[in-house]
Amino acid sequence: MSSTNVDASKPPGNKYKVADIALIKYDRLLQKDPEEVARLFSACADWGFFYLDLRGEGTKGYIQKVDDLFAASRAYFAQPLEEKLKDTSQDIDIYNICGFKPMGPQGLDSGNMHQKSNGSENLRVPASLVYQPDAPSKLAFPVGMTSHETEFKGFIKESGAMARLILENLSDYLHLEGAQRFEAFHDASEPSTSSAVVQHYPTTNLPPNTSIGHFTHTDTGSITVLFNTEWGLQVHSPVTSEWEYVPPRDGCAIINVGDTLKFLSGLRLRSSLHRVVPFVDGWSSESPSRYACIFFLRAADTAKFTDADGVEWTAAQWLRRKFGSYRQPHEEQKKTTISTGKKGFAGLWDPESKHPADIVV
Ligand SMILES: O=C(O)CCC(=O)C(=O)O
Ligand SMILES: [Fe+2]
Repeated sequence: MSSTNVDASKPPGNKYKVADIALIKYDRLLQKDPEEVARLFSACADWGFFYLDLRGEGTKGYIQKVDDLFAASRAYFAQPLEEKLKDTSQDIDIYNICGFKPMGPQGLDSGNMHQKSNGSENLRVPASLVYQPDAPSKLAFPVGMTSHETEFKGFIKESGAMARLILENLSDYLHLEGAQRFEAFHDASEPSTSSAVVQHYPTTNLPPNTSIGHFTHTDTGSITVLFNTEWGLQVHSPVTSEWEYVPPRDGCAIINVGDTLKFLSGLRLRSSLHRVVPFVDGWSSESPSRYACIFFLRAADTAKFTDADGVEWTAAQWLRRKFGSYRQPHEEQKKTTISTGKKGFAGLWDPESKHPADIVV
């Protein structure tokens, strides 16, 4: 099953809380339709999450690329761990900007449950391999993905263009000019940690002390373009303060706003807290795994912004701080707002307590 033939209008049993996020039409954003741009702004301000409807003629090729990438990911992650570890770049200065990251204690990140490690493995390809192909760099395209380099790079290019179109429309809506426009902080020719990631969430054979899913976090960067194959993504609702599902939807990307854009917008846009939980009841029976293909648009490394406490950061500093926090035990993470945006709140998943999102309504 791919992301693009899942229909969220038919949730398993119709009994789970689904986040009431907007559906924004990509074609109308391309045309800068004022009503759609206003809806886009509200979606980013209210939830920081929305579906981007890509079911037009012009995006057929892109959707095909996403499906190809899912197929490539399945093959990639099915390799033995030793093979995948050959793509791990241990020597890279900024955490996790390129290559394979294992799950469990070896991957270093804390998980979505108390005292557990993170349950997803991923492969990250920096956008700089597309935008600055000739720049001297220690980064190289992962060997285990070589036969899918064209699709991967195409995904980076087209997702990057979509994310920038969203920034452009938001800048227009806010009447931002020149260097203040959001796109100005995201010049593709500047070094950044923008990257594409394929992610695998197995439900069996996890390393010891590892929980299925993804830890609770807000995204570091500006715009995330996400496709996934199964239910499991939950957003912490700004309306109800409960966890609500954001299921995959046929022909649509899930878009969310990250911390950098929230800060660049003077807190007008929301960087919503989210996580992935093992909603295995709703996962397709033919696959015991969940997959995600993601593009993270992040500001240029040197772009500056001020956080909610009035402290100035560059985008590169913010990423290091954030990725460092994800590696801390939950008790430590709770002492600051870095990981989740909320002090004292780790948002851990507790399978013993009936979670609001899992209560029949
Ligand atoms: O797998 C998903 O649906 C979401 C993953 C995610 O939030 C992330 O990698 O930042
Ligand atoms: Fe995320």
